[in-house]
Amino acid sequence: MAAPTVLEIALPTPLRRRFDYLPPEGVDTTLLKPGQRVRVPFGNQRLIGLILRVKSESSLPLQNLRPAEALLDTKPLLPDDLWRLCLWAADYYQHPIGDALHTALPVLLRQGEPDREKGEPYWQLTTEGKGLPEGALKRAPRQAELLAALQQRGALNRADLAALGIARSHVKTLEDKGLVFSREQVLTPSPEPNILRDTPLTLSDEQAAALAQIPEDGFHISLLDGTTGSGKTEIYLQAIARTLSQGRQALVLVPEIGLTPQTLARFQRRFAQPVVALHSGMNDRERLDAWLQARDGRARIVIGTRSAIFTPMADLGILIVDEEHDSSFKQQDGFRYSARDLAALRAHRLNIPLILGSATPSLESLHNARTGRYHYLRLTHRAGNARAPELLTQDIRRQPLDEGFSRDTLERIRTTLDAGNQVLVFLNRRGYAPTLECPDCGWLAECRHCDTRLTLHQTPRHLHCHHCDHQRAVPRACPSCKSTRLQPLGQGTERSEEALQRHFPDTRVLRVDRDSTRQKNAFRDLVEEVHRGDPCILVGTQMLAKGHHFADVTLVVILDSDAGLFSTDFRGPERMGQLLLQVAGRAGRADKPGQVIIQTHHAEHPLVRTLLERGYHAFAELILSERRLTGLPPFRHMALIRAESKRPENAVAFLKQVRALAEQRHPPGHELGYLGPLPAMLEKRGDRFRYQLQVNAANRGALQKLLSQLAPEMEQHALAKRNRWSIDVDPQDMG
Ligand SMILES: Nc1ncnc2c1ncn2[C@@H]1O[C@H](COP(=O)(O)OP(=O)(O)OP(=O)(O)O)[C@@H](O)[C@H]1O
Ligand SMILES: [Zn+2]
Repeated sequence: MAAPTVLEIALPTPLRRRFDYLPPEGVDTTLLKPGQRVRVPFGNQRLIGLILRVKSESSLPLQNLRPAEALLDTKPLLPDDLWRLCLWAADYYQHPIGDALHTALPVLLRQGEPDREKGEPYWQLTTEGKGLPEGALKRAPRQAELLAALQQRGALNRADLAALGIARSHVKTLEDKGLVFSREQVLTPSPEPNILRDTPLTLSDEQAAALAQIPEDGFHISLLDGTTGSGKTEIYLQAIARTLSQGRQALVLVPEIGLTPQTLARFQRRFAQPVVALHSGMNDRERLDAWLQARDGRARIVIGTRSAIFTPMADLGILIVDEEHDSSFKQQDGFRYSARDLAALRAHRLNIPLILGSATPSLESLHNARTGRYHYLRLTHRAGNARAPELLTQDIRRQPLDEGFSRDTLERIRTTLDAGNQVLVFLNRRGYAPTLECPDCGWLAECRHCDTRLTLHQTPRHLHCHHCDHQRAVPRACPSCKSTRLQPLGQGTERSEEALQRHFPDTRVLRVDRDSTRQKNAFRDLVEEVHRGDPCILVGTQMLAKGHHFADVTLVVILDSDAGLFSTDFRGPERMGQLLLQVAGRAGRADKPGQVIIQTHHAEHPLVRTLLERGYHAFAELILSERRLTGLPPFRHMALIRAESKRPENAVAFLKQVRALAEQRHPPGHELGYLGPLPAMLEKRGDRFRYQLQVNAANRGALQKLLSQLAPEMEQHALAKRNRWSIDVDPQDMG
């Protein structure tokens, strides 16, 4: 008797398990391959899973296995390199394989849609329609017109109908009469012979030297460390042009809010070849179509945010990660992968170059450059005629502030506007004020469900928790002492907007934050208005910090630069420095010189002084030497095991047991160290108490080995059921 065929399947469940099924009935078992999707019964649901292995035995008795219901693909969905990258990543990030693979796939494929592009409908005549005598439908002139057009041209698509001025309702009538039918067809444009649409800029000596060091093929990672506005993007464009002319594709990753229509347009202007975007603003169908175009090789350049690292590419020849320091490249929940780090692995496996670009590289990448793992390329000057902006520190400890603005700051804003230029005011707090205060008894509006204050919003007026989304009405009187003098405490973007509008009533004040840009196209419209160049004041959060090239902004004001300096997250100061310089980098990017005012309460702080007086590299050195002394990344490797529960003792007890299990496996010492359980930075969030156990290791190997042993033990642990828990490898956010 022939050996049975058993399918080992990854299913989207939170369980760290693979599931055995029998092949679907009537399917030729020689057609079954890893990477194909199957639909299977699971309890009383139906799930879509991926075949991991086709094998001849199971640890369960065969009669207990259920057959899969259907095989959905004739070929594996992903190319082999990407399939293996996904498996590796699930392993490395200690995430259940089924859920990891699901995260990596476009939504429609997870739901079982065929991996085919949706075509455009084309209308044609049925046999009956063709058989109609001339002059038929005379009493319905529009229908007659449509009939004539179809008889003449054979088929019409939406654009043709629009050009003929024929409404869809007329088409529908003929369809209902059985005279016309539609069929979907994918248009494959013939390949474009030209690579370039627009001539490249002439590179500066520095740019040319950097580009020359990036090889055209072979594995190679460069850290392109170029000051803001130094023309990093121009180097990406020229490196991509070389790759395209070898007939290969390019994949560019950008931060979540960096994928603006301007960025996309810049690539489309330069290249005659198809450029597609992949980002969260697209609907599921658009995303799947772009994914398929990349896989089948028709898209030549793909630009996407984090999850685009999982885009299948027919023949990838170069990978680029722009603003590589940006924390949005690390997924913070579920499958906690780092797209930047996976890019390095993907480049290595495909034997292609990777460019990591930033004006403020992450300390990890700087460290890798210094130890020779990455090639270090520097751009120290701004491109074209632009010069580096002048930085002015303002010590605001003893100055009277008007709604957060010093008098000098307001004066400089006025002079800038009078000269016909634009101003950007940065404040990383949305809402009207960080909270509401009672001046009589000291009461503060706190969230009932979190260890945090409620933010006061004015449009519409309410109190809002930015951590759990809890919302409530603004009380008229203090709930504690009944005083009616409740007042906002501190500054948010809405309040700064109001203050600026009061000081500059004749100037457009544009607020840019998550609230003001919630509506589709709102952000695009705001950015377009700025590009028109009329004097205006932009006030907003970090949405303004990244990647924008506003030629007429000559003054940048950083209202409160100190957040992050005293954060309990060890990355706080690093992030503060990066954000500060990225925002500052928006000033004076074109022909007009720029100025940056940095209002600070801590002008004497060594980190602030180093950053402002000696620049990012000295600042990074200082932080790196602290990290070395305290044994933090990049000198040691880290994982966070988090647990949260409605009862704090559950989380603590679970993590204590996990630590005991870990110490049994590997006693604490130089190779592996343990810290905790400790309360998370925000100990209570959404009514859950959050704790964490930190594991740090001298090398990744030891950490991986330990975590692979611990994860299944944790899942089986009796206390696991009373907690939500997760493992975060190389955590970026310690909260
Ligand atoms: N060689 C060059 N000659 C003239 N202009 C250039 C050159 N390279 C770049 N530029 C121009 O300089 C401006 C800034 O360049 P670019 O956006 O590439 O910089 P960047 O380093 O990517 O900036 P950031 O990190 O701040 O986003 C752009 O307007 C670009 O067209
Ligand atoms: Zn809350």
